[in-house]
Amino acid sequence: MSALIDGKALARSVSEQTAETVRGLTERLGQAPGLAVVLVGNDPASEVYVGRKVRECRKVGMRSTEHRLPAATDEADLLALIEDLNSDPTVHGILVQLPLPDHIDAGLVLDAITPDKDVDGFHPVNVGRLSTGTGGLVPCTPLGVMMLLDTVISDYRGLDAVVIGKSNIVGKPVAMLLLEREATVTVTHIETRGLSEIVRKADIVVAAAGAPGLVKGFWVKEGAVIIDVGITRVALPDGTTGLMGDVAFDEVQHARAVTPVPGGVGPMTIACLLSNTAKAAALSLGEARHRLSV
Ligand SMILES: Nc1nc2c(c(=O)[nH]1)N[C@@H](CN(C=O)c1ccc(C(=O)N[C@@H](CCC(=O)O)C(=O)O)cc1)CN2
Repeated sequence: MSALIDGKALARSVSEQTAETVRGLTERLGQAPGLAVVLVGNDPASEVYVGRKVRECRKVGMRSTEHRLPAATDEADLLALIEDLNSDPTVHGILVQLPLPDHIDAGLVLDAITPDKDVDGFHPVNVGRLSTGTGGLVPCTPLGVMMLLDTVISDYRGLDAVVIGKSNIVGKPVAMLLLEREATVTVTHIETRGLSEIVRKADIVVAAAGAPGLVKGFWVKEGAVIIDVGITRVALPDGTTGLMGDVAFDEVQHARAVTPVPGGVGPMTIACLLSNTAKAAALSLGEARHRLSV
């Protein structure tokens, strides 16, 4: 019987630590750390996530400002808002909720955020820092994945890890973080030939393909640790809908430990956003960047 890695409980404990850090930062800054959250359009899931981010910010004693823009917003207007937020000393972190509407070039917008305020860790400067192991702000979901893994693994050296999914937001940064811990990492994706055999050799499986139920029980080695990043809403046989991960959860009881969906990686994404905002506030005080590494 595999152990359940409880993302909700870990997220609560990370947020408690952040609240403590925020108390110290508030004294040193003369104001509470501030996060600006930008939402363009009215994607229902994004609205829920943004609402939760703002609420959680307040719970740990941080300020947050919401910038809700209509779906038809011009790219130039969005870029102008980012410029204003970049130069606002009361804003320590900037987050643009993804996905953006199709007419806006997301890359251009993310590149416009000052790297030290980029609490999502998506700016190329932060991507470069992550891949060179030189500190900086690390994307929230990958950071959460590593914290979940750290609850069951203390030494990654000699372990084989497979990452399924090659996105800039999850797959690639998770691979970098695992490499940093000296795991041997194979990055795969939905088109990888012989995917099941590759997964079967792994001690650590991070499934981030967005393909519900992709990873079957027979793909998983006895004693492997599985982190399921996929969160897809699917139709259920009774006519309702539910959330499903990339892993066929009921088939992996022979794993050593596994994260549930929901209640695994999702809550960690928001907890790590709060922790990144506190780190960005520390950067604004001149704290050394290398001290931010995971
Ligand atoms: N700018 C960003 N945009 C997006 C990110 C991101 O990290 N930065 N990630 C995702 C969405 N996301 C946060 O923004 C997110 C997704 C899921 C969860 C979560 O807690 N999920 C719950 C289930 C939620 C439900 O009941 O519907 C869980 O897994 O338990 C939090 C945040 C895309 N956009």
